[in-house]
Amino acid sequence: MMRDDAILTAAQMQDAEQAVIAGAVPEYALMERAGAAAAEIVWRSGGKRDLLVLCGPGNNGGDGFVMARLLRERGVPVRVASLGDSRTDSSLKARAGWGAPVETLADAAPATQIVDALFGTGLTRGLDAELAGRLRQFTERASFTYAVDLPSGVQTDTGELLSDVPTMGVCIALGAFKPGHMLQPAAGRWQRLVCVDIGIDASGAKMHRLSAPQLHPPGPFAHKYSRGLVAIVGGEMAGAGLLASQAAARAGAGMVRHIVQEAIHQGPGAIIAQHAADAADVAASLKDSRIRAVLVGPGLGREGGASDRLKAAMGAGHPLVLDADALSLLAGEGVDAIPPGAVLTPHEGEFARLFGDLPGSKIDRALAAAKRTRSILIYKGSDSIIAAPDGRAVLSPASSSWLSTAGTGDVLAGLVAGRLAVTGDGFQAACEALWLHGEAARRAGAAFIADDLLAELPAAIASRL
Ligand SMILES: NC(=O)C1=CN([C@@H]2O[C@H](COP(=O)(O)OP(=O)(O)OC[C@H]3O[C@@H](n4cnc5c(N)ncnc54)[C@H](OP(=O)(O)O)[C@@H]3O)[C@@H](O)[C@H]2O)[C@@H](O)CC1
Ligand SMILES: Nc1ncnc2c1ncn2[C@@H]1O[C@H](COP(=O)(O)OP(=O)(O)O)[C@@H](O)[C@H]1O
Ligand SMILES: [K+]
Repeated sequence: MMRDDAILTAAQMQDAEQAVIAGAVPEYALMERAGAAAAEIVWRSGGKRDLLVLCGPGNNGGDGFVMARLLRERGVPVRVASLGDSRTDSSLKARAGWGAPVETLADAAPATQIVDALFGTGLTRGLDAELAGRLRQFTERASFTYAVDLPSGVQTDTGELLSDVPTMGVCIALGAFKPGHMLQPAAGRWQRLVCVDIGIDASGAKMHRLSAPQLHPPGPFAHKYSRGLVAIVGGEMAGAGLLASQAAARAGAGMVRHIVQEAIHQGPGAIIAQHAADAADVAASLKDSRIRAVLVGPGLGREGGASDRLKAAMGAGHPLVLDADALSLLAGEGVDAIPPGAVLTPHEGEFARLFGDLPGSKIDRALAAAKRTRSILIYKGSDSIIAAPDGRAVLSPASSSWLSTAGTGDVLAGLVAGRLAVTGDGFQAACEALWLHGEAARRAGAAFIADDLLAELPAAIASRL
């Protein structure tokens, strides 16, 4: 039933819940499942350490009451503090099942373990300052902290923090991940994120968490052209193009041609440097039907003949990846100039220059931009999103913050081009590339530079064969 990488909005979650209820599972049975699954995680982490469950007025609080009852049955010394009356039928039932005294949040003493079951997907506004302060006090004094579904204060669909949200130990997503589990600034307000099965059917979800890809080695009859020829159209700054070229080659492409403006050969011998002094030369270089992907942007520059080189690249009719300076140049021309079917890899600034101030969450913005341009987008950042014009979205959980260094975007663009040449599918290529990028960063550890990612790529790929 459960796809363990599905992401549902609050409204989609409610629909999924209604579908289960229509299938003759009462709402309260779902709450029992949620409470039991969350209690299991607390039990495994904290055992019999004393526990205080903070319960809100809705069904998130109801989950908390179920947890409290079940953990008490296992011998955990449990207390419950609530915000006041329970307001839903199911949470009233869960409270009755607890059947023991309930303290007020103001009076409750701290505990070694704290469960935040104040608000989940029903949060409509930030917690008032007193309540948020009390929650922070409890969590700071506890050694084990758990958020049920979402930390209270996190907006489910956007990842905004509507009030102060302390960092929790474990965030226990119920039934499916929510956008707020992946988007900044919420993502990272916990040390560990888990999703528990409560019998919700999320198989129709259009949003998923980025997962490790299944990759394949070249077949026995593979040769350099069958594995994919990538052309990288560079310009003023050869370094960025070289990073991208090496990433494309190490992503599994059979051959990479770096089309350079200056006739100086730089970089490893495996990368074929091809001199193209002007746009006509670029166009001539790209007249090769064996080319499976063209990347333009890294190191292109924006002055001189950059715009013409970009046009030559876009006009060649090959599958395209557009990054960096290509995106900035296109922002000047208007997004209609972008050939449909390209893969675009904008960071926040490039996105804003291209698409302006779009409304909604980062997911909404990514999907609107993908639809508008009929392209695949990797909208980068610490919460990168891949969006397709048909409404599919893949969200990357927070990756290494050491990626915030010059040149890592060039490596990503090269990876996309490489995987595009191998797979022929822009969306798949984007997913594989983004995962490999994050995995290479994880392997590179701390304080790496973009070049270091290249050395980690073979091992990252080997781990998925
Ligand atoms: N869907 C599923 O499949 C399942 C869902 N389950 C669980 O249900 C949760 C959703 O429950 P829910 O809809 O009852 O909302 P919930 O998060 O408890 O809060 C709503 C209450 O809080 C109030 N309120 C809101 N903000 C406030 C604030 N800042 N300060 C003060 N009050 C505030 C709001 O009142 P109002 O806005 O009307 O004032 C309302 O009374 C979900 O996260 C999961 O844990 C599982 O049990 C099983 C399966
Ligand atoms: N704080 C961060 N945490 C995780 N990933 C990050 C962070 N900052 C940047 N990144 C990633 O690093 C890359 C930076 O790309 P970009 O901004 O284009 O840099 P450059 O143009 O210098 O190569 C992107 O893939 C982005 O998602
Ligand atoms: K919560």
